[in-house]
Amino acid sequence: MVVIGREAATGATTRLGHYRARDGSRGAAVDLDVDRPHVGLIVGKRGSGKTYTLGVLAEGLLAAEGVAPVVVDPMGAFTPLATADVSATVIDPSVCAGALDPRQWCTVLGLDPERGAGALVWRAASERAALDGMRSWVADADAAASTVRAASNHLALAASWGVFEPSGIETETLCSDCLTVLDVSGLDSRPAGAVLAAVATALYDARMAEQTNRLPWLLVDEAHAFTDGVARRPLRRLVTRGRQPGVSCVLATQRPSAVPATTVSQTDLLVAHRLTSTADIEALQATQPTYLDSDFAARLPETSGDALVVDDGTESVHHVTVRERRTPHGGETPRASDLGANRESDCSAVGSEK
Ligand SMILES: Nc1ncnc2c1ncn2[C@@H]1O[C@H](COP(=O)(O)OP(=O)(O)OP(=O)(O)O)[C@@H](O)[C@H]1O
Repeated sequence: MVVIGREAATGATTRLGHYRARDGSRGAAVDLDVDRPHVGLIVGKRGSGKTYTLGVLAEGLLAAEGVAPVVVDPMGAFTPLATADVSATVIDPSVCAGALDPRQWCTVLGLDPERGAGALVWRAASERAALDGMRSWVADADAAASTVRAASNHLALAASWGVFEPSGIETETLCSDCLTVLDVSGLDSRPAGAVLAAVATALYDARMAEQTNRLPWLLVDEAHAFTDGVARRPLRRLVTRGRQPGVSCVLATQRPSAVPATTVSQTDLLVAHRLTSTADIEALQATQPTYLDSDFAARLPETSGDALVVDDGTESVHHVTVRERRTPHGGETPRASDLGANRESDCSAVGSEK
């Protein structure tokens, strides 16, 4: 058995899969280190197995001691875990308005903090920790009526997203030994980004303030959706500085070229499924030139579930077939033929009425 992600011989691991020989046959077992903090990036084109692999990792973290796994799930792919026989909680996330700083409030509302409504929202976020409080503060503010109206409208929009609650999700919940799935599938990109920003900040702060002994792992599916919004800075902080306080971050994306170069270069575990876009392959090669030479594209796998795993810790590259999930995978793409089966039974029911 080989353990990817560390040189040391001891510590918790989880099964990732098996080596894949050139003829496709199965080789020795491949495990991943889950004892130390990591920055991981799972890439691949649509349907190549990214979400599935993220699920395999989540299952492994569920079984590991001393970790607090949290998944941000924009596609609802992890919601079947709510009814699976595992210790997972799927929640509709809420965050406290004060979890975003004044700059993040302007970013999430698309406002310029330097002037007009943006400056007013900035001050409201500095003065009040709850959204209702911010709205009253703006309503009473000594500013031009048009500026107050514009700021009020933006805050009303934020209230309509339904994610800001006075208490918000507790750090204790996020840092429990259970897998916490934040189902943001029903949210637009801005409120989903606000949830991710708040959670990434809470996990980092919890470790910095020694509020938890567990090492959090934040797994983010469809991460390209979050790289230029309000979650950009908290994610960058986790990726660049999270390892020191013990916070791991694993991003899955079909568009590695949309992920900031700093994120790719900070990655110590790269799991590359099938990729065909030249821009995406070049983006990876540009940031990890040591391992991803000109043969990189040729070495990428062809089949869903197969991956090229690059381990920066041991400076090695591995051809792996990711193991099968033990819990249900909710990322299946629907097919018209699935509906066909239902239609046949509908039609026969109609036929029998004649
Ligand atoms: N390791 C694996 N073992 C068995 N089947 C797999 C594996 N990986 C992927 N699959 C199959 O491939 C399908 C697509 O995988 P997945 O949903 O993870 O793709 P994806 O890359 O996340 O796609 P998208 O970008 O559309 O979200 C899965 O529904 C599953 O049937």
